[in-house]
Amino acid sequence: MSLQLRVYVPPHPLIKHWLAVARDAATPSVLFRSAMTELGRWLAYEAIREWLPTVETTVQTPLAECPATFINPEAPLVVVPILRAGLALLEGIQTVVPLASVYHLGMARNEETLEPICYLNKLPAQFNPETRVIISEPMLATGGTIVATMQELTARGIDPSLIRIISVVAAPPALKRLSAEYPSLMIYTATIDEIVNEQGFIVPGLGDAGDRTYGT
Ligand SMILES: O=P(O)(O)OC[C@H]1O[C@H](OP(=O)(O)OP(=O)(O)O)[C@H](O)[C@@H]1O
Ligand SMILES: O=c1cc[nH]c(=O)[nH]1
Ligand SMILES: [Mg+2]
Repeated sequence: MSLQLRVYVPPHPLIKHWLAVARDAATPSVLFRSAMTELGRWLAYEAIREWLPTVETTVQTPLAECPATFINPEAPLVVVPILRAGLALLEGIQTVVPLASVYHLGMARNEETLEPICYLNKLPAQFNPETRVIISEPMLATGGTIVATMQELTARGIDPSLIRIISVVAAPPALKRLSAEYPSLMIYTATIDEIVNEQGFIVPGLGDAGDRTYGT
């Protein structure tokens, strides 16, 4: 059976609401950050459904013993935020997976060539191959940044089928590249927008997510 990239756009009113706030050019940075935090929270909530390993046990209630399911604290789980914009989703993601380790990756696109340059890499030399990874990357535009990130992770022993990407706006060029190179991936995004313009911006998109987060 051949693998097919799976892209989920959860039909949730909170995700639609916070996407609308983030898209609005009149939204100031302070509210934009809140919108991104909320999007991180609700998209992470959707992304871990039937994915986080659990353990079955029992607990004693005040009245009786009963079956109980806990998140397995032994199962390795990490979040990789792509700086800068990925940091904006991180706080919300961490409310859902508070025990996950966080490994930062700093990537910036060259404004002319749109090629990403990695200026910070806090990844360990090697991961446990069973590690589940949530990548926090709000904008999937040309796909250069996310493909470079996937190369860094797989070179360190991560299985692509154990990665879930949390995005806000995903565009066809990035989805096509991921589909060709990493078809076992799963992406959770607030929307898919059709156009990437000549400057590498998604249209209608939400502008430069890093600049809007930090007011630069
Ligand atoms: O799919 P791509 O074409 O690679 O574009 C996506 C990347 O572009 C932006 O980063 P940017 O270079 O603006 O850095 P920033 O997050 O620091 O603003 C965005 O935050 C993504 O990381
Ligand atoms: O529209 C876009 C494309 C890439 N990065 C952004 O921040 N915005
Ligand atoms: Mg930017």
